[in-house]
Amino acid sequence: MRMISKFVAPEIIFGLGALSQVGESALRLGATRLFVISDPGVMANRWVEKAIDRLKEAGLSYEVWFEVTSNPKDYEVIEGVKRYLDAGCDAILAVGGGSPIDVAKAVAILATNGGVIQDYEGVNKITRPLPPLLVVPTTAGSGSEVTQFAIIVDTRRRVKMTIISKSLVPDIAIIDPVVLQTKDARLTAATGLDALCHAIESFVSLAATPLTDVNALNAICLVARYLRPSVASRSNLEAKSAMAMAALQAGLAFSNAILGASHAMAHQLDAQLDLHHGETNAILLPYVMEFNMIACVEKFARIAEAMGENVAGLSAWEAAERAIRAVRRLARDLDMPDKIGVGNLSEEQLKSLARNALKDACIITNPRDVTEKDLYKLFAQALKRGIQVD
Ligand SMILES: NC(=O)c1ccc[n+]([C@@H]2O[C@H](COP(=O)([O-])OP(=O)(O)OC[C@H]3O[C@@H](n4cnc5c(N)ncnc54)[C@H](O)[C@@H]3O)[C@@H](O)[C@H]2O)c1
Ligand SMILES: [Fe+2]
Repeated sequence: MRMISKFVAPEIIFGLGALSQVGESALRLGATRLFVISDPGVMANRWVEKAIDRLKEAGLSYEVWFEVTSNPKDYEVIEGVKRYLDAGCDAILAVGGGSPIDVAKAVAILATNGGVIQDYEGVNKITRPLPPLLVVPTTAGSGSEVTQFAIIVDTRRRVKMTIISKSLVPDIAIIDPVVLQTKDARLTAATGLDALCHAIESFVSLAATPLTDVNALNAICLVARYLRPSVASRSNLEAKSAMAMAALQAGLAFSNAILGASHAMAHQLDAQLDLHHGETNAILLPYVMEFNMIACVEKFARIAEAMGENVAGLSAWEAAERAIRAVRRLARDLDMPDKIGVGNLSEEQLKSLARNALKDACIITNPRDVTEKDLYKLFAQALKRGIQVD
């Protein structure tokens, strides 16, 4: 039982057309020259251009940089901070999914704290205040728009570093479901399942509180009801709005309750194989749920209910099994693979994935104690290649 808990969140502006608030929000943060961070996909869909129009209207100057990749790398952060400082900017605007938002956070850290991004891996390593940070999420997945996390690949070690600090919560998150209409079906499915994984892992987390639970459960309900229609139609704004809210609430939940083994493992696979983070979690989540079920069967039963399963008359154990079944069915309906399709991972690579996952900050709040051997088995289950596990 946790006696003391805290809950952090940024100012949140949510709704159809919210992108129009970018200029006014930047002014309120005291910005005069913004460093706008994005990626080529978001640029091509002209969301950056639309945000910049609002900066111009507000009389603000800006510098745009959009060379971020998915699973963003440490060298991109070095390049970003150099450009931020050279351009003489005093605030940052991220327009994009979790990758541009995480790079924006990492650039903000180095801009005022110096050093290299590896110095800040882990919990609470940031000591000086960061430049104002305004974010416009475009994926309805990562939740990074409200979280105290930044996830950056250390390319030398080939691991995803988890950086956690209250300083990383953006100042203002502007969430406009309209921008989700340019995502294709696969990206919509993968990012939506990442949000589901955030909600489920934070709901069963050892650090869950009543405030995180209410957000996590509502996010699960919204994903169960609206992810399928959102994948089915780019123009269904009711479904897009619901998924934007789901990602936001899941983000609020996991920012404060942290995550679990699925994310600790996904971070390793993302970094080693450059897979999309949402797809990796979509595959890992049911295996991790099976492993975790004995730790908190009642909570799993509540997940089943939130997923829309009829659990009347079932024992907690039977209901909990329905939760896993519902997650598997959702992923299957969205054409997600149920195994990670790599053919050439050596035994030593698998062991190293398990070793590194055990060091990830997300493992600490997993509801069931986890050993390196447990993680090895879970990785082996989720990989396409049959691996002999004793
Ligand atoms: N900091 C956190 O709290 C947190 C939480 C979860 C995940 N993450 C990280 O976020 C990253 C994944 O982020 P993501 O899933 O949001 O995807 P992403 O930012 O990596 O983007 C994936 C692709 O989607 C495209 N895209 C983005 N928005 C689009 C739109 N509206 N229309 C068309 N294309 C669009 C991008 O151009 C890119 O090619 C991973 O690195 C993951 O580790 C961070
Ligand atoms: Fe995630």
